[in-house]
Amino acid sequence: MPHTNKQTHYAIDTSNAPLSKQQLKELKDQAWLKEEAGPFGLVFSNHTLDAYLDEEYRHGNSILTKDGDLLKTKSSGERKRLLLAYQLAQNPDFLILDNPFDALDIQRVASLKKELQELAKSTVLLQLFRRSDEVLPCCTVGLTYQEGQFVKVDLITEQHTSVSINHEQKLPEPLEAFKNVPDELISFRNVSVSFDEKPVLKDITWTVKRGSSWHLKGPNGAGKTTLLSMVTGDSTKGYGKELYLFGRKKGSGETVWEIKQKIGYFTSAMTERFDGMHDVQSMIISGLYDSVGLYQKPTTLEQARAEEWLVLLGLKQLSGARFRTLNEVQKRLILIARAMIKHPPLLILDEPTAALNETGAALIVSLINKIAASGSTSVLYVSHKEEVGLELFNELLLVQDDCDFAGYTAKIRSS
Ligand SMILES: Nc1ncnc2c1ncn2[C@@H]1O[C@H](COP(=O)(O)OP(=O)(O)OP(=O)(O)O)[C@@H](O)[C@H]1O
Repeated sequence: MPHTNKQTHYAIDTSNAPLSKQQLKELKDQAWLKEEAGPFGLVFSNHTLDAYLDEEYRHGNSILTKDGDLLKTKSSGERKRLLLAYQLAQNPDFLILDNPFDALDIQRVASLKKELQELAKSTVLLQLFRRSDEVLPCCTVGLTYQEGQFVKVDLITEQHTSVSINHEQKLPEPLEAFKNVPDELISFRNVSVSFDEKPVLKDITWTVKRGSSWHLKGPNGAGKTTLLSMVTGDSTKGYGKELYLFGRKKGSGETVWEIKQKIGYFTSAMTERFDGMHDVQSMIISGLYDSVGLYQKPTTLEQARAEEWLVLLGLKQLSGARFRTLNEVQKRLILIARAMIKHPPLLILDEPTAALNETGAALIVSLINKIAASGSTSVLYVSHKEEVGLELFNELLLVQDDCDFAGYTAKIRSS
C-alpha cells in the first residue's frame, strides 16, 4: 500500500560488488516493491546521469538544467544535485539511490541526508551503500541479490578492519630515472579562470616543488577538475597565463605528450574503462609505455620490476590473472602501480578512494602514503573531503571569497 506512515526503507550493501544497470532495472521492476511502495519508481545513479548526458550529446540540450546550460559543463557534484531535483519533482512512489553520497562534499552529504530523511516520510527509499556510516537511519531492512533475485535480509553493516600494504617492502626502483627534472614542477602565478563570464578560479598562486606532496581539496564546483586539467595539459585555459609546467611556460611550444609523459595519473573511473583481457603483470608494465595493456614482449627486467610492485601490494599471487577478474580495490592498487612504475616526477590521484568502503580506502591510502614518503615522486591527491590516515604535508584548499564572489581562491597550508 503506497504512502502509509509505516513505510519500510531498504539498504543494499554493494561494498563487494556494485549492482549492474540490468540489476538496478530488475530491482525497479520487483512486483513486491511496487505493491509495497506504489507503481512509480525512479533510479538515482550514475547510469541514469550517463543516459541524460548521452541524450544531451544527441539533441544538444538537457532537461535537467535550466537556462540552456549543458550538463557536461557541470561538475560531478552539481550533476547529482540536478538529477535529484528533477527526480523529486516527479514525486516518485519509490526511489532507488545508488550510492547517493559519492562525489559530494561534506556539507552536501549532510544536507542531502537531511533531505532524504524527510523524503522518507512519503517515498520508499532503497539505498545502495558501500560505507556503513552512510546508511540512512530510516533504512532498516537489508536487501541482497541472490541467484537472480532480491531477497530481504537482516541489515548488517560491515565492521571496518585496519589494513595496510606491506610496510617492510621498499618502493621498487625506477628502471630509468627521469632526467632534467626542474625544482619547480608546477607553478601558477595569479592565474584566474572563467567559463563564459562565470568566474571559477581567482588569483591562484601555487608552486609544487619536486618531491613535495599535496592534497588539493575543495567543495563541489570549486574548480578542482579545472585546475587539474590545466596541469595535465588537457585544458586550453592555461594558455596566455602565468602557468609553468616542468619549468616551461604553458603555450611555449611544448606538446601535451611531453607534459603527460612526466605525469602518472589515476582516477577511479579508469577501472571501468580498462576492461580488456590483459593480465595483471602486463597491466603494470604498460605504465612504462603509457598504453593500456602491453602490446610487445616485456623484458626480463620489466617483468621483475612489476613483480616487485606486486609483492609490495600483497598481490603476487595475481600476477597472471586477468585484470578484469580483480575486485575494485585490487584494480585500483594495480593501476596506481601502473602509474608509478616509471617513477614520474608527478603522480596525480583524482578521487582515488571514491566509492570504496573504509577498508578498501585504508589500503589505497597506505600505498599513497608510502609513495609520498619516498620523496622521489610528488603526489597530487585530489578530493572533496578529508581522507582518514592520509599523510600529505601540504594542502591547497579552494575557498569561496564570500564578499562579491569572483571565483574560488587558494588557501595554502604548507609544512
Ligand atoms: N566547460 C565548461 N563550461 C562551463 N562551465 C564549466 C565548464 N567546466 C567546468 N565548469 C564550471 O566550473 C566550475 C568548476 O567545475 P569543476 O568540475 O572544476 O569543479 P570540481 O571542484 O571538480 O567539482 P566536483 O567536486 O563536483 O567534481 C563548476 O561550476 C562548473 O559548472
